[in-house]
Amino acid sequence: MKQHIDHLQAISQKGERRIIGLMSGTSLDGLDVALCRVTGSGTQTQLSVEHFTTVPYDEAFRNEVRKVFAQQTIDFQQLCVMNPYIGTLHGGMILQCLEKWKVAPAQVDLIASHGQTVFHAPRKQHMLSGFPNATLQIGDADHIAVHTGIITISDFRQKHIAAGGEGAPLAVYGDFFLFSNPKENRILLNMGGIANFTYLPASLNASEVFTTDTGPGNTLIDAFTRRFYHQPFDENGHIAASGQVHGELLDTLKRHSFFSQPFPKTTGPEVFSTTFVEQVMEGCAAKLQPDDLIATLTRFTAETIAGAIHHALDDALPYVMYASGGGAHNQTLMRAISELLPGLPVKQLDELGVSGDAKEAVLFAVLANETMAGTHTFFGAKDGVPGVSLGKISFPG
Ligand SMILES: Nc1ncnc2c1ncn2[C@@H]1O[C@H](COP(=O)(O)OP(=O)(O)OP(=O)(O)O)[C@@H](O)[C@H]1O
Ligand SMILES: CC(=O)N[C@H]1[C@@H]2OC[C@@H](O2)[C@@H](O)[C@@H]1O[C@H](C)C(=O)O
Repeated sequence: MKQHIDHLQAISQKGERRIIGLMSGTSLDGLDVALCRVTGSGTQTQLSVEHFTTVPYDEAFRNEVRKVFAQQTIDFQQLCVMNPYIGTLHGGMILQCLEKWKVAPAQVDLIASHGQTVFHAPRKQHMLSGFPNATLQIGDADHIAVHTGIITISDFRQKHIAAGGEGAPLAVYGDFFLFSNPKENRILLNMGGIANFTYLPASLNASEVFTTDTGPGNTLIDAFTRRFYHQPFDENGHIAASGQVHGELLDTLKRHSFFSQPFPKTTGPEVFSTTFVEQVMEGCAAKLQPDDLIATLTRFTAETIAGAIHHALDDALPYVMYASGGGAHNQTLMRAISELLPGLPVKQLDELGVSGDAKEAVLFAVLANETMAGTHTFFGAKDGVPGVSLGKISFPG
């Protein structure tokens, strides 16, 4: 153990660290792998992405995850075996990437692993008296470390909860360190399975930074595109563009209690599920065609994103929005968000030098860098952004 502690200390004292950030999100599309070079820490962080790829999951693996994903009742043995299985799978995927990129594992200082969220249960959602905010990510990092030989930092969400948060959104830390700019107030909108945004004030005052989930990103669009079109997602929003928005269904979807909860708040596919949509549809008079349903779900996603931004931020200030995550490729969704927030310039995050597809993986590399080198950044006493270092350390041997 001592040799590992010494190695860790040497990494913490390096001027530049090479860190692999990993994200496996709620869309279950694949493992995002970003090899980053990082110098400095906190607001002095400088980061460049050397390589990025998404290693796709096959359908058999997705189905294994779905058995324990976002459900109230599961087979506990399945959960137990998936924990080391995903860790080992991710370790193998990293080694494949490194081989392709011609980088030896010994040339990488750290892996930063998010794991796979299987259940997210903030207090406002589970409503169990006396129980805390809770979230569970699996894909144990000891397996990644042993498999790759690289020190791995993981399980970032538990400390966030221990320090008073809901375990998400964590993107806010990396957003603030990498993308704050004194020339403009920025909104960084990420649309994965679930959507969230970070507000970055031009004042650069950490205590004004704000973040929240807004509700569904692609999760409902994906689920019904899979069901009716046997495709993983509505490519570029073409199906939504061909359908008509159903006003009654849209209004009823928007009445979900999540939208009247105070900010900041977090959610997941446990709440925004096919069951939720089916129950709402049962109450609707007309039967919808599949393209009308996809159009309505896309509009629902856009309206709840725009509504959250409108309610949480001061309309009198000027902002520029930078969009990321897979939903930024959905033109129908992006068009609707722009229409709903007139006067707000909407750009792609890529304009700030980091690919919008790589952003979340990069953010975990930033979090691991903070664990190693960070000094304390205080985000004020408000909810949602505790000023703590996150993550647990797994050694390879
Ligand atoms: N060309 C495209 N057109 C429309 N949608 C797309 C396109 N490419 C990707 N997407 C959407 O983006 C999703 C993947 O997004 P992303 O990888 O950001 O999500 P995630 O990281 O799994 O989710 P989360 O951030 O909620 O954990 C796909 O499931 C799909 O819905
Ligand atoms: C519990 C969990 O995995 N939440 C994810 C999910 O996907 C998007 C949104 O909901 C966000 O809150 C979070 O991920 C990103 C990386 C975050 O924490 O910022």
